[in-house]
Amino acid sequence: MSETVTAGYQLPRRHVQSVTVPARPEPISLKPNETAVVVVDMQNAYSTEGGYVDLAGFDIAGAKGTIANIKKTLDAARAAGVLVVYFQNGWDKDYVEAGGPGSPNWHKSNALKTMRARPELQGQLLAKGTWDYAIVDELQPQPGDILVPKTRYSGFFNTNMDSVLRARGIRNLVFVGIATNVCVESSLRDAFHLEYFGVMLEDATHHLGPEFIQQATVYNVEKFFGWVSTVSDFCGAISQVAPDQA
Ligand SMILES: NC(=O)N/C=C\C(=O)O
Repeated sequence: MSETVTAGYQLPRRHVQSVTVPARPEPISLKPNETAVVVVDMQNAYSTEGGYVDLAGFDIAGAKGTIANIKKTLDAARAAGVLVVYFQNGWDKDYVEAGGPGSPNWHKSNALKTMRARPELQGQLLAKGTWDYAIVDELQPQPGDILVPKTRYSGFFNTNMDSVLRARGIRNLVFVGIATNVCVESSLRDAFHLEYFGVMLEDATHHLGPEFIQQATVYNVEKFFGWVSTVSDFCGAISQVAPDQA
């Protein structure tokens, strides 16, 4: 029989009840006021036809379902008073932040490679101010949410993410978004190394590449870096928060 893990330490704040989220490898107990949902890169680039990953040849057929599941997650989280943080991936319009040939990013970024192969797309992919960079219409940030721009796969690298979370006493991060195997996994791994408790909602994430790569990340998270749960289990648990605690 598995035991429940109680995440976080007691901050000197008003008492807030914990909720227990069914998860693998064991249920995890979270205090809503010490928890944030992290929405990873839900931009047109990663989930809309005509966006960067579609143009680069990845299958994004599953992204519509992912958007719907993230919406459910965010509605439940906001109703329970859980902080919502968005990552937004990309660079300035001249791609200075992307790095030049001296940066591995210049060589590995499929957005940059796609634009080099198709110069007519130059300036359109993942550049700030473009449609591609924008958060999808269905998941527009709401008042009180926090938006953290980032220029590399991990949302903790060269961003204010850690400070934003520590200032609010956040200890637990519930990850949703695209792509499971790239920016979600990179950020969740960094969260682990920074002593956050990371939970990934597997049906609110979508991978780039073959199906086995989704399962590889699920395995990694469950076995090494955190906990894996589902949208209905998370929403069911978080909706137990008493109205006066939200
Ligand atoms: N958001 C992501 O997981 N991004 C993956 C690849 C890229 O940004 O090129």
